[in-house]
Amino acid sequence: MASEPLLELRDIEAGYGRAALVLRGLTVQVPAASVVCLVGPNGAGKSTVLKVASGMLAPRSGRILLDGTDITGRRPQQMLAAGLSHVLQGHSVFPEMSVAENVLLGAYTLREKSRVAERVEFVKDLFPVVAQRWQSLAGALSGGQQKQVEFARSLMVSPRVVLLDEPSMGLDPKATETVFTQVARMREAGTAVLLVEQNARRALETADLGCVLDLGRVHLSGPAADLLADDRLGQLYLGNHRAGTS
Ligand SMILES: Nc1ncnc2c1ncn2[C@@H]1O[C@H](COP(=O)(O)OP(=O)(O)OP(=O)(O)O)[C@@H](O)[C@H]1O
Repeated sequence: MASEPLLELRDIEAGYGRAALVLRGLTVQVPAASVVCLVGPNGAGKSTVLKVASGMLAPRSGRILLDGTDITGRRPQQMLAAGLSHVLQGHSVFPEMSVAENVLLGAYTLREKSRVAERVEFVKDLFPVVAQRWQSLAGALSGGQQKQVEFARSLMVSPRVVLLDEPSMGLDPKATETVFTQVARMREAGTAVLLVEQNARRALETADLGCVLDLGRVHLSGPAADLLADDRLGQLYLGNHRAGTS
């Protein structure tokens, strides 16, 4: 890659407690305003990459660089302040609170009211359903709509990179389509996205770049379109079957 990536995880080794390493010398780069997708088998370490990037899990070695600044070892709150916002796997809206309250939870670190108002307008514009259902109880929204509330909440702090863990999990095909459209809109709005997805084909269709993880390392990486056309990847993860093979 010619220019400096916005986010780089370089030679990361990480694991949980005393258990064996999960990430074993992994390097991932996220250019500005791009979508980078991590795909790979269950247990390859995809979610762990996002946890390292957001400070939930400290790497045992390696460096995390954001816009050239070494932010390795910072805690989640500091990572958020630096510009890394993590949307966790599963649902994290509070169903008994309104959409507005859920979104505004993402703004608790913002001091200026005018800035909060500006960001509210921004996310309402980006996610029309958030604007339409602003006063509704979040629990009354569909799963796909709730995911958009989570996206809106994550964007309140104007992150440089949003870390999305399996945003289409549990959604029907129509809601899944909306989620991927919204991921593309985040990029158009200038936010880089590091995306983990089981729905590898659809995710790579949205992404600019892809990384295939296996056993805690990047096994294959490149333009998402090239990975989609790569037969090895196709047969392993994308459900491609050539005539004569099964
Ligand atoms: N909190 C944890 N404590 C201990 N081990 C964990 C923890 N979270 C994940 N692991 C282990 O780390 C390995 C990688 O998990 P991770 O969730 O990063 O994989 P993944 O590629 O995202 O897989 P999946 O698609 O199944 O979510 C797995 O062996 C998993 O059991």
